[in-house]
Amino acid sequence: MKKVLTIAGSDCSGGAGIQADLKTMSAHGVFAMSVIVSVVAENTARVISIEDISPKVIEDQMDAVFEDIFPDAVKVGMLSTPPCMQAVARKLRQYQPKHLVIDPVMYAKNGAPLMNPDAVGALIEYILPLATVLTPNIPEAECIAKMEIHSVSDMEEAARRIHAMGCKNVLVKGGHAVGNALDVLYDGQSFHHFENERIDTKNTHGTGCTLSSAIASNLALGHDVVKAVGLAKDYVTEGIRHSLAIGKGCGPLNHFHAFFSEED
Ligand SMILES: Nc1ncnc2c1ncn2[C@@H]1O[C@H](COP(=O)(O)OP(=O)(O)O)[C@@H](O)[C@H]1O
Ligand SMILES: Cc1ncc(COP(=O)(O)OP(=O)(O)O)c(N)n1
Repeated sequence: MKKVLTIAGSDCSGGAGIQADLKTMSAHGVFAMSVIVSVVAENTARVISIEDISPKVIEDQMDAVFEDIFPDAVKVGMLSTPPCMQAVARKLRQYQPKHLVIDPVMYAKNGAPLMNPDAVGALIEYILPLATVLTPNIPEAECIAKMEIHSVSDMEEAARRIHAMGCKNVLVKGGHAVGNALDVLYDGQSFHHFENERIDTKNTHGTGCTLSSAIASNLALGHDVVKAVGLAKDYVTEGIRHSLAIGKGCGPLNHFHAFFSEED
């Protein structure tokens, strides 16, 4: 059995963060493990508070996982401050997992900040160069690449600039654009476009977490990056198609639509 680790924040309402990651990984048939970096009191409509786990306990959790069940792939999500980033980066450099998918989470869908705005420099310095695949959405890509994105060629230019900062592959996600849901992958040599229909729903809580966890799972299962992203994109599209209109805000994706729907 393949093993996949998520290092991220906890979303107590179950739609994003660690909880979305564990559901996604389980749905892919891999053994899912988690290192919690922050506890976020959030739901489908708002973020109430954030409390970071201490760097020591973040590192202890990583030691506990890596010394016992070495993961085949790792996904990194929300890292709110430079001390969290440095702790995670230190241990990733020590253990050198084969595949590392990094989602540079900055804001929740409702606009609440999940990363300290002053931490962008630390993200670029410590975290970004470790990535096998970095998965910014459009606002995150704009912030990291320091440019505005208004078109697919802007997404490509941002991917090029971010790639030059040291990650092996950059996937600029187009969920925040209009028209079809188009994501752009750049591997340093060529661009790959992944385009699926845009599903008309507000229930997209956890799309980014789900996509990055699905990519990590697919890499652990032995797929190459292009195949891993393509399969993950289709997984997210189906999760959105069957998403759950629960909660007062943006409802979550449905990872188990083969087994249950919101009527059950
Ligand atoms: N309404 C939608 N219909 C289909 N795909 C979507 C929709 N919204 C987002 N996606 C896809 O979900 C994935 C996550 O994208 P995005 O929403 O940009 O990330 P984030 O959740 O980090 O903001 C991407 O593959 C994107 O194309
Ligand atoms: C704890 C936690 N981590 C990440 C997110 C952001 O999730 P994401 O899938 O990028 O998008 P939204 O669901 O916020 O649109 C989060 N909300 N909480």
